[in-house]
Amino acid sequence: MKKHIVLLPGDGIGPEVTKAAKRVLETTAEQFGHTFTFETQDIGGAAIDHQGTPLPEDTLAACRKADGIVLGAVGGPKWEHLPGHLRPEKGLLGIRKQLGLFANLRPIKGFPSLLHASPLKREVVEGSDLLIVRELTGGLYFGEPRERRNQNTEVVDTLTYTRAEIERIVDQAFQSAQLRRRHLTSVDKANVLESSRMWREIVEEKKHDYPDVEVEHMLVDAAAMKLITNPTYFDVLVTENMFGDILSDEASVLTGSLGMLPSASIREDGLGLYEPVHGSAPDIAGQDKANPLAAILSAAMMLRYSFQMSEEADEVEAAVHAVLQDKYHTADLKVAGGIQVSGSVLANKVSEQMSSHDTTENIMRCYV
Ligand SMILES: NC(=O)C1=CN([C@@H]2O[C@H](COP(=O)(O)OP(=O)(O)OC[C@H]3O[C@@H](n4cnc5c(N)ncnc54)[C@H](O)[C@@H]3O)[C@@H](O)[C@H]2O)C=CC1
Ligand SMILES: CC(C)CC(=O)C(=O)O
Repeated sequence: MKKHIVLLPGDGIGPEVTKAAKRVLETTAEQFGHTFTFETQDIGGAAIDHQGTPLPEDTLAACRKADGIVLGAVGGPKWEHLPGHLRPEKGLLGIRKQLGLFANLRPIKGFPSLLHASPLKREVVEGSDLLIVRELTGGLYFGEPRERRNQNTEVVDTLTYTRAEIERIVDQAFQSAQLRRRHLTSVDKANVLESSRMWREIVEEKKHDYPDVEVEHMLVDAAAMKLITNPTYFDVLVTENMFGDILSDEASVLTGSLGMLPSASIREDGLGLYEPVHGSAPDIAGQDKANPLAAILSAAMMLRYSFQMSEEADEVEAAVHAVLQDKYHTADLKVAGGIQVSGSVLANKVSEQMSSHDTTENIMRCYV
């Protein structure tokens, strides 16, 4: 099969982890007889530096024509002084919005060899396997007005959702739950926010279309607590944009590192932007320390969802599993008796593992 992939490396560790994902995709193509072509485009701070805008028209045009998109990360101290509309983060928010990528799927499932890498007790973490379905193109990150008022003595951000925006993400979450353990937790702040009350009403309406899914509502503060005290309680969580952003970074603790969490930002027709959950990590950028596995696992999600290549995705995930079993890891993961390597060496290990055809069980599959 022929597939054209746009790479958006972005800033900080973004280029390092995107290179790792590309390497693994090249190995996949070789191994399975596919032709993957790659095109690199600017986004974020790199795009500001090169083209004066965080989201150039050429980048958008290339993404619209692509079969799949892999993004690294955006942002960093170099651009922090810029006004909000010119920040690198606007590039990522803009591409999600412009491409209509309303559903961000964030699977959180620890690899068995990393059970001790979490600061949480093994008996708490063991068996956790959840999927956060985060609404991605509405809510506080996009609402208008957003401004300083009255001589800088007042500030406003706006949380807006349309009924249709809530309905489509709730449908996505019910459908994801149907493919998993059929338990859906809708997370909101309905004791305070009007938007959450509408969210709850819509979940209540929609549940009649999915009678096989058990659904409940949970306030976000309680969900934050339960995620680290009883994570195995959860199957699928659905929530609005900012709550999902925060809860998923918290949930990364279950896997041992933020550098382990992949994600897919998708829309109905199958186009997807595949992005690690982490940011540009300026504290370790340029040192070859970044854990590339979140980006590699995001590429595996692209194979599975956008390209319908589940065997290929299984192969990548199994190779990651095998490399971790062999105790290779980057510095972010605390593995007793482990072999600490650089990010590029870890990516090479995954690639070599795939080429060796010595695959083990697939344990990271995310049903979308
Ligand atoms: N999707 C994106 O592009 C995102 C971008 N950002 C941006 O990233 C910049 C830095 O934000 P932070 O709050 O520091 O969040 P961050 O996610 O970049 O880093 C948080 C911590 O996790 C570590 N970390 C992250 N990814 C890692 C990896 N792959 N391997 C090893 N360690 C890793 C970092 O070293 C840091 O200590 C900001 O400009 C922020 O706006 C933040 C989150 C998401
Ligand atoms: C625009 C991004 C930096 C927001 C974010 O943190 C994320 O979506 O992961």
